Amino acid sequence: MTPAPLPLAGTRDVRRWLRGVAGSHRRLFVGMLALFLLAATCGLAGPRILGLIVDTVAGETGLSVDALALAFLGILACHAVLSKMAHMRAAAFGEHVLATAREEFVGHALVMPVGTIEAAGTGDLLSRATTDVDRIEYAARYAAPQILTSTVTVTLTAGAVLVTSPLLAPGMLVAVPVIVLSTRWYLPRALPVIERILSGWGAVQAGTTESVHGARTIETLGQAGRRVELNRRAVGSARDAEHAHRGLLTRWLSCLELSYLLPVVVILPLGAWAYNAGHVSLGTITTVVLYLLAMGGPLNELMLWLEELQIGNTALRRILGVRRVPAGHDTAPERPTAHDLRLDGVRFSYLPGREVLHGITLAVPQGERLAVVGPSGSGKSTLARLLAGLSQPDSGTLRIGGVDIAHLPPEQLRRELILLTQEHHVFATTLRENLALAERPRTDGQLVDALRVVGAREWFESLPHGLDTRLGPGEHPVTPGHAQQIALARVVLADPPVVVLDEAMSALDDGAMRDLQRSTSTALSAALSGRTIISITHRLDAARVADRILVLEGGRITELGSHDELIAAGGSYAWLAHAAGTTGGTAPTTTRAVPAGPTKPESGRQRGRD
Ligand SMILES: Nc1ncnc2c1ncn2[C@@H]1O[C@H](COP(=O)(O)OP(=O)(O)OP(=O)(O)O)[C@@H](O)[C@H]1O
Repeated sequence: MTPAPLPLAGTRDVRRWLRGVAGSHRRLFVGMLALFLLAATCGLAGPRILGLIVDTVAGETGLSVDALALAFLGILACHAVLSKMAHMRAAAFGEHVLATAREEFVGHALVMPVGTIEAAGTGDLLSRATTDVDRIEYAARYAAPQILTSTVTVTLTAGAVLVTSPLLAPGMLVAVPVIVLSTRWYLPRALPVIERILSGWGAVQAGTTESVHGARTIETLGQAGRRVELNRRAVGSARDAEHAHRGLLTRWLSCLELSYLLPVVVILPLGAWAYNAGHVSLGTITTVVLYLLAMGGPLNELMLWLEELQIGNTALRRILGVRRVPAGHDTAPERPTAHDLRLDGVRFSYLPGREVLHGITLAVPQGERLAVVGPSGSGKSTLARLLAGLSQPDSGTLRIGGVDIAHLPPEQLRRELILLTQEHHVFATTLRENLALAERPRTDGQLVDALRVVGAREWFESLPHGLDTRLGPGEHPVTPGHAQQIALARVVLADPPVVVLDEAMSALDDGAMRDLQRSTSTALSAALSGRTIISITHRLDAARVADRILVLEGGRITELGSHDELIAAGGSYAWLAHAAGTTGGTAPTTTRAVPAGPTKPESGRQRGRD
C-alpha cells in the first residue's frame, strides 16, 4: 500500500491547545511570567549604574563610585537569583506541556483504527511518539523560557533607551526594517522545509523499523540490497532538507547580525553631535550604547530560539495531528442482539484499480464452524481483516447481529469478535500479565484453567514461578508452540461469540508439534463450543470437520457447503480432497495443503450464500 501519512494539526489548533494548557496551569504560568519580568528589570539597572559611574568619574554627579559599584554587584546577584527561579518555573511549566501532549497523543493513538496506522506505516506514529516528543521537550524546556527572557529583556531595554535619552532612542529603529524584512523572507521558506525534515526522519525511522521487523523475510527474499537502497534514499532526502534549512538559516542570521550593529553605527555619530551641542552627557551616551550592545545578545537568542520554537511547533502539529484521525467508528449506541454474521456485496482493494475481494455475499449463522480454504493470494486473510474491522470495505456491508461492524466502537467489536492470526506476541512480562490482556479480570484459577483448555497445563507446571514466571527474551524462553497456546488461552478467557482463526494453528504445524496441535485443536474446539468459528486454513483435514467449507478463489466464493456436499459436487475442493486423501469418513492423517494458484477443475455447488 502507498503510505498515507497521518494528518498535521493546523497552527490555530496548536495555539488553542497551548492556551488551554496555560489556562489549566494558570498560577504556574503567571508566576513564571512575573519572575522573568522581575529578572529582566533587574538586569536593566546594570547599564544604568555603569552610566552613572562614568558621569561620577567625569565629575557630573556627587555620588560615591564605591556605593555605585556595590549597588552594581547587588544588582548582578539579584538578577542571577531571579533568572534561576524563572527558569526553574519555566522548566516545571514545560513538563506540564510535555505531559499533556504525551497523554493526548497516547489517548488518541490507542483509539486510532489499526487500518489507518498500517496505511501510514507504524514508523510515522513511532516517530511522532519519540523524535517529535523529544523536540517538543526541548522547545518547552529551553526554547520557550529563553524566548520569554529575551523578549522581556529586549522590550525593557528598548524602553530604558527611550527613558535614558529620547533624543538618541530613534536611532534604534534602523534595525527594525532589516529584522522585519529578513524574517518575512525567511519564515515562509523555512516552515515547509522544517516539515520536510521531520517527515523525512519519520520515513527513515519507519523504514528502519520495518526492516528490523521483517529482517528474516528480507533475508529470505534477498531484498537486503533493496532495503539498504530505500533507506539510503530516505536518509538522503531528510539530509537534503536539513541542508536546505541550513542555507536559509545562514542567510537570515547574517541579516540579523547586521541589524544589531546598525543602531550603534547610527547612534555614535548622533551622540557625538548631541554631546557637542550640550544635549546629552558622556554617561548618557555610554548608557545608551551599553543598552544597545546588551540588546544584541537577547535579540540574537530570541531569533535563534524562535527557530527552535518553529521546529517544536511543527512537532506539536504532528503530535496533535493524530486528533484529526477519526476513531474507527461512529458513536451510534447500536448493540448486536445476536451474533450471526452477514456479508453483502463486500468489495475491497488495497490499491486503486486492483480489487482483491469481488462482491462477497455470505451468511454465517450463530454457532457455525466455517472453514475458509483457497489458493494463496485468493483473499482469505483480507476477508479476516475486514471481519475484524481492521480494514473497511470499499463497498458492501459486514454485519454482526444485524449491526454494521463499521458502527461498532473497537472495544465493542472486540467483545463480539476476536481475530487470531499466526503472529503470537508474548510480552516481556509475567505469564499472568500476558494472559490478563484479555479484558475482564480473572482469578488465578481461571487463568490456569484457560491454559489447561488449550493443552498447556504440562508446560505451565514446568514453569519455575507459575503465573509469576517472567517470559520473553532474557527471561523464561517461550517456543512458538507455547506462544500460540498463550494466544489461544487469551481467546478462551475473552470468550467472544465469534472467533476468526487466520492460520492461527500454523505455529504447531510441523513434525513433533503435530500431536500438540491436534490436542490443542480438540481442547479448543470443546472450549469454544457454541461459538461461531471461522477458520482460515490450508489444512484440509482441519477443514473437513467444519460445518461448512468456503472455497475462495481469486477473491470470489466458488464453493460453499459441507465436506460431503462439496465432495459430491466434484469441484476443486473435491479434487484437492482426493489428492490429499481426506475424502473418507474417518479423520485422515495427511495434512496436504491447498496448493498455490488456481487448480479448480470446475466450480462446485454453493449453499447458504445468502
Ligand atoms: N497490504 C497489502 N497491500 C497490497 N496488496 C496486498 C496487501 N495484503 C495482501 N495483498 C494482496 O491481496 C491479495 C490477497 O491477499 P491475502 O493475504 O488476503 O490472500 P490469502 O488468500 O490470505 O493468501 P495466503 O494464503 O498466502 O495468506 C494478494 O494478491 C496480495 O498480494
